Amino acid sequence: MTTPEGFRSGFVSFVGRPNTGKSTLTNALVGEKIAITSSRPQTTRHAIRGLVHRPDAQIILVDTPGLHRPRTLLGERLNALVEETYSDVDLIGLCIPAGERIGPGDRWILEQVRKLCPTTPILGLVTKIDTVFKPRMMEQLVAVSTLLGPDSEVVPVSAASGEQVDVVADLIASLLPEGPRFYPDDVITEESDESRMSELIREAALEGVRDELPHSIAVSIEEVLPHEGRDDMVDVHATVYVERQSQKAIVLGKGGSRMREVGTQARAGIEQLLGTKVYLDLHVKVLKEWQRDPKMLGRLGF
Ligand SMILES: Nc1nc2c(ncn2[C@@H]2O[C@H](COP(=O)(O)OP(=O)(O)OP(=O)(O)O)[C@@H](O)[C@H]2O)c(=O)[nH]1
Repeated sequence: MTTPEGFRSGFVSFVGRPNTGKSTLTNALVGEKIAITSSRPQTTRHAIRGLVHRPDAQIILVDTPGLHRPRTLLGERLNALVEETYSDVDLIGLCIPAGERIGPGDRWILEQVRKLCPTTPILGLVTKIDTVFKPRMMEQLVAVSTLLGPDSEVVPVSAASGEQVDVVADLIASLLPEGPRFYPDDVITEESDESRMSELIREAALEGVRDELPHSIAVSIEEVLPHEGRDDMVDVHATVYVERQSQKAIVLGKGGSRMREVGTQARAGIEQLLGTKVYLDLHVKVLKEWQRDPKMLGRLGF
């Protein structure tokens, strides 16, 4: 396919404090579920790319983990990944929810971004506008403009209701440099099926877990095999790793009831992803301190 005159393309990364709606906005822009979202903060781990194909532009979204001070080896690796990601993006979208005051966390992130990529333009995104009334939204638009400086672009959006998502896409496209189509237009993500499957399982396993840290759960896909005697079905064998026996009990639920729900939810997503019926076989294993073990981190793909 030839690239029309004036076509724009480039890499875009959303940054912001945990839970500010970065993944949800990525999904809304791409229109298919790719990045993991959950009501728990800091669940995004991979630099997942979603693609937005337009007649005039191609937007490549790099969904980075939030910047945070490293506390474990996993934290350090995440930060290294973040730095790498930032160094070659064309636009940064700073996400700040409409209903939350701008605080030291937001300023710290902005400072890091300006240090890591001083010349990259920053677009202010006031997210979750469905949660506030108009006057509060206006107030936040002004506050984010003030934070970013006089020439900055700031736009309000709700990924949940879809309001303004197309405006965000237009604005992002206009801010990208002229460039080629990097990907054919039927591609929506670069992630392998396997890592998308483990994200779906992890997301389901995290849902409703109240007190445990999300970083304590990791999922490994052991095997994907054709189902014996049926050619419209595959068997997916996966292991959910937790760090402590107490976490295992929480993930399993009473008599394994929670795990069955996790399985049902994850299976639906995997069936949609693979376009076939799926038999999902899930096991939960305790692996002490996996976050601090380099060999284990390697095995789980970090
Ligand atoms: N009401 C409302 N909720 C939203 C919106 N966007 C995201 N959320 C919710 O906010 C929570 C966090 O959203 P995520 O997209 O996972 O946030 P994130 O910034 O990617 O979070 P991390 O992965 O922790 O960095 C989830 O419960 C979302 O459902 C929105 O536009 N409106």
